[in-house]
Formats: sequence, C-alpha cells, structure tokens
Amino acid sequence: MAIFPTQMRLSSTLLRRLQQRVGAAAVNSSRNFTTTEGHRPTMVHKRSLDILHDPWFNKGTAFSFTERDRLHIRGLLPPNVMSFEQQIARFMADLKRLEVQARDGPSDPYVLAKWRILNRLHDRNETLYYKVLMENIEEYAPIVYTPTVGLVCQKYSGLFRRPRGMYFSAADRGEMMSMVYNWPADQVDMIVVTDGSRILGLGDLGVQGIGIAIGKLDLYVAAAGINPQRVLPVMIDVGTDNENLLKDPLYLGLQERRLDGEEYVEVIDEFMEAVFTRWPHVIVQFEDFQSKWAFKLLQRYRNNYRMFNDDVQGTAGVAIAGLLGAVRAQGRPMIDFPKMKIVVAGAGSAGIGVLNAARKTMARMLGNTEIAFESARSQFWVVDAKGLITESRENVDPDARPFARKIKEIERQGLREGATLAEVVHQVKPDVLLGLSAVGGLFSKEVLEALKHSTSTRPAIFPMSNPTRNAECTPEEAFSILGDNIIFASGSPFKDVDLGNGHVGHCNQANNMFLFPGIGLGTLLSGSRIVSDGMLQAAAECLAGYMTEEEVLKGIIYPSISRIRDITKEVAAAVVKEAIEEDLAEGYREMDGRELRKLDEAQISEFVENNMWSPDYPTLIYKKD
Ligand SMILES: NC(=O)c1ccc[n+]([C@@H]2O[C@H](COP(=O)([O-])OP(=O)(O)OC[C@H]3O[C@@H](n4cnc5c(N)ncnc54)[C@H](O)[C@@H]3O)[C@@H](O)[C@H]2O)c1
Ligand SMILES: O=C(O)C[C@H](O)C(=O)O
Ligand SMILES: [Mg+2]
Repeated sequence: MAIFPTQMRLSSTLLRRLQQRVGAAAVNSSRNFTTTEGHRPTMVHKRSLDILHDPWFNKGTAFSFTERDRLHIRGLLPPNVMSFEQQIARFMADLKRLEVQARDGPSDPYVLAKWRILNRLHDRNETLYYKVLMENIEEYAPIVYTPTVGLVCQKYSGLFRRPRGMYFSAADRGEMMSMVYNWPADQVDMIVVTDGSRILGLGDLGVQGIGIAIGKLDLYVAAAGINPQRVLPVMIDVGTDNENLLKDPLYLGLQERRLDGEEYVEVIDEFMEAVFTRWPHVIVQFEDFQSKWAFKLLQRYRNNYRMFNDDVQGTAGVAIAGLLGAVRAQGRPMIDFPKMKIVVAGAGSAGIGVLNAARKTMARMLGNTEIAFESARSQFWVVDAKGLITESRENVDPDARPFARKIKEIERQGLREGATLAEVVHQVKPDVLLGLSAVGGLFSKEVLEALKHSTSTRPAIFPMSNPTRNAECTPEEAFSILGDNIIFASGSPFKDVDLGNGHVGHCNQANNMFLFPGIGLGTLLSGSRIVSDGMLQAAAECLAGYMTEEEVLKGIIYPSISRIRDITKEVAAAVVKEAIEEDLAEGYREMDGRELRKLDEAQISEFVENNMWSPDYPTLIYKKD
C-alpha cells in the first residue's frame, strides 16, 4: 500500500532535487519546505510582522486562527481566513479585473496602477515613499487619498498584498486587550479608525474600508509630519450589510450582518479601552462611520478620550472656513456671515456637523446669547432624501430636528414639507448651496438654473461629496450655467475651468484634509487630554484667515494642496495655543505644561515646526543584541 502516494508519483530527478533542498534547509535550520498543515511543522525564529514580511514563511490571509495566536499576528490580518485556492482566485480576479476595466476607459486602471506602484514603494522604503509623496503632493494626494482611495477601498479584496494596520473584528471580542500588543511599535501617536460603514459616498464597504484609514494617515505623515512609525490604521470589522460583499467568496472580512445596538457599542468600547491602555497618549480619529453611530460615539467618548470625528468635526471646520471665505469674496466683512441664507443638501454626519457649527458661529457673531442662537437657526434650509425637512416630518432624525423649518415660516416662503431641492433654491434664493448628500449630479441643471436668482452678488456652490463621481455637480456645469461670478468648492479635486477671454473659473477643494492633520498634531503637541470645541474652532478660524484678501477676491478661498504642510503647521499652532488658553495643555515630552505656557506665538510655531518629522535617511549603525 502506498503510504506517500504523491511522492511516489514524483519523477526520481525531482525527488532527488527536493531531497537536496530539504537537506540544505536542515543545515540552515531556519527554513524548511514542508509547511503544509498535517506535515512535519517548520521551526521559525520570528513572530509578528517579521513573519508576514518574510516571503518564505508568509501565508498571508491563509494563516489559521490558532497560528495567528501562536505567532502573535492576530489582528494584523483581515479576519476572514482564506484557503490556498481562494487566495489564487482572489489574485486572478484582481488581475483580470484590471484587464476588464482597461476596456472601459483609461482612468481607473491608470490610477490603480499608480496606487500599486506607490504602495509597493511604501512597503519597501517608507522614507523614500514619503519623500516622493511630499514632493509631488499635488499629483499623488489624489492617488493615495480622495478620490482614488475610494476606488482602492472598493477593490481592496483584490489589491490586498501586505497587511498594513490592525483589524479588530466581532470575532475578537474579549481578546482585544492582548491583541493590541501584537502591534510592533511601543509608541503610537495617531490612530485613524473606521468600521467601513460609510466610506466616502460609496456606502458600506466593510473590511475594505481600511484603505481610507491608511490614506488619512498618509496625509498625517506628509502634511503634519507625524512619524510614520507611530501611526496605526485600524479597521473594526463588525460585519457588513453590503449584499454583494456578503455573497463574495473572495471578500476578506466577516461575512455576517453588522452588529448593532449594545453589541456594537461593546466592541467599540473594548477597542477604545485596549488602545488607550497600551498607548495612553494616542489620538484616535474616527473616520467614515455611518451617521447613525458617528454622533453617538462622539458624544460617548469625547469627554474621556483624546478623540474626534473627522467627518463631523473636521468637515464642519473646513466648511465654516469656506463659508467665511465666501462672505469675504463678496467684498463683505466676515461679520456679515449671520445674514447668509444657506441651503444644505444632506443631513448625515457631515451635513449636520456643518449645520451645528455654522449656527454656533453665527450665534457667536451675534453676541452669543440664546436669542442669537435661536435666530441663527432660520438662516438654514435642509433638504435630505425626502426633500425639505420641516416640523411636520414624521420620525425626523433627532440630530436634524433643530433645523426642521417651522410650517408657518415655509408656507410664507411658498414651500412645504418635502419640497424638492430645486423648489427650495428657487424660493429661498440662497447665498450658498452646499452639498453633503453623496448623490452625484444632485445639483442638476434645474437646481443651478434656480440658483441664478440668488440674492447674493456672488453665490457660492459647494458640492462637497466624495469621491469625484459623487460630487453634486462639476465646475464646468456650475460655471457654464451661472457664469464666472461664483465661488466654487468641491470635496474632491477638479481642475480650474477655462472660461475663455483669459478668465479662469477657480476650483477650490473644500476637504477636511486642510484641518484634520493640524487638529491631530496640535492635540498631540499640546498634550491636551481631549479635543475641545475651542480647539476645533481655533483650527477653523486659522484656516478661514489663511487666505489673503487678494486671493479671496479672486475666488480662491482655500489653499492649494501644495501648501498643505504650511497650513497644517499653522492650524496645529492655533490648536496648541487654544489648548494652553483653556488650561488643557499638559505638554509633550520635555516641553511640559508649564514650559508650554511660557511660549509666545512665534515660539509655539517654532515648537510645532521642530516636532514635524521629515523624510531623511538617518545614519545606521549595527549593534549586537
Ligand atoms: N468634503 C469633505 O471634506 C467631506 C467630509 C465628510 C463627508 N463628505 C462627503 O459627504 C457625503 C455625505 O457624508 P455623510 O456621512 O453625511 O453621509 P450620510 O449617508 O450619513 O448622509 C447623506 C445625507 O444625504 C441625504 N440625501 C440622500 N439623497 C439625497 C437627495 N437626493 N437629496 C438631498 N439629500 C439627499 C440623506 O438623506 C442623508 O441625510 C459623502 O459623500 C462624503 O464623502 C465630504
Ligand atoms: O475622505 C475625504 O476625502 C473627506 C471626507 O472625510 C469624506 O468622508 O468624504
Ligand atoms: Mg471621511
């Protein structure tokens, strides 16, 4: 009877060659070729990332759970254990997908190819990667960040090669406190975490959402100079409600419905406790959580942990800066802001975040009284998927309720509950039309035509949804219908529009990337235990005041991305200054709270600049253990 049927079928030459290789491995003792489960085990002298980065031993997503525990790599890979066959199918599907797309048009495969090349450099040589990114930020930010990062997340199961960051899944409940020690770095300054439930305007992408956390942290390094060895992208996989991913045999995440209610909160609580236990000074940025949880989690953690929600708070600050810029661009003083009529399309985490912040800013300008706060409410009209939100709306979201229009008021304006966006724009004649709806093309010809009747001398159009295809309109559409006397700002980058006769329609990018890196860096360097409203406000005001009068009058209300490192430094300094003023600053390293309080404005800027990492090769010296 054949005991080794496979080997018996091998040709004698091949068998001899194999025996020689096994012999060589035995001498070397660190490598062995019999790695298949059920065969003689292989001794390895490394664990953790060293295993995953060693092409001889790495099995990628095929490591079983017991092996992941044994080798300290639990959490360093997506949670779905794949078979060898599935791994091959995933690789082939990715390869073929690129070919299929190539027939559709040149753009997707082209940008994905660029992303892959950059990603491979990131895997090989971080210093060089960040040098390339920083020196070519205008060209590569749209690849590693919005909009291409959206496509990367959509294709992540195919694109995944080497792991980056940590994965905590619903299956890891009770284990996170020990798993967090599997991360090799003893110091982590910034975590960007997502649960993948609302990635840009692309919806629930489950575990594939890790791409957005990676992209945001690339900007933390490039713009804020956070040391790349101290950043950690995190994916909390609590399942997905995306039907396609639930069915996809090659999906890398948990193939079960999203946890909800208490069970969901318990997972996020456990994660927060674990990371703050290991790294008490870390800052956690929540990113792309569906609105349903974004506000709740923010309220739950913001007074006890160093955290903020970028989509709610970062976006709000960026929008405020843009709205104030739009006032200045009309040649009016910023203090005229409370007179602006603002129509907002979209009442999710981003839209509501902007509305709350804009209302507070108006109220502050009007004397910060309760009456001022109440009267500021009437400057906003909010339209969601069901149309204009009014008090007669049933089951109105509690976060949107303060902005529901009074029935009497809107009847006077010739409107009604559920009125369409075009109707609202037509009747209200707003100064600003702002989109955070995730609906590409929502600012249709009809809507833009209606905006022609705006009472503003220079109406502002902010299609802020991402990525590019989800923008509510393109600059070409806006400038061609409304002429060149408008202010245009979109969430994803567009090229300026040639309007003929030497005129250029300027396309601003209204993206939270102009704030979150500075908020994170400022919080880190101030040593504040929380991210206060005042620190966020200081960041927004710094951005609002960054552009010169001359630029603003030309319609340039946000800096170009080539200046992102400079604006980030300024924002961080403003955040540090505010933390000191609020008596929150506990300091950073040798610069303790007392020393910080002694610094003047110029010294704070210098302190910030001196603590920003730059990509340079250090001299390396070998030392025996
Ligand atoms: N530019 C930026 O810096 C920035 C920051 C954060 C979010 N965003 C973008 O904002 C978008 C929304 O994010 P979110 O977290 O608020 O999402 P969300 O899904 O929570 O909210 C979307 C909102 O749009 C509304 N909506 C849907 N269809 C509509 C329609 N036809 N007309 C009017 N409203 C409609 C929904 O009712 C909901 O209120 C995303 O595309 C995201 O990429 C941009
Ligand atoms: O990621 C971005 O480009 C901005 C924002 O955080 C978003 O969710 O769209
Ligand atoms: Mg986001």
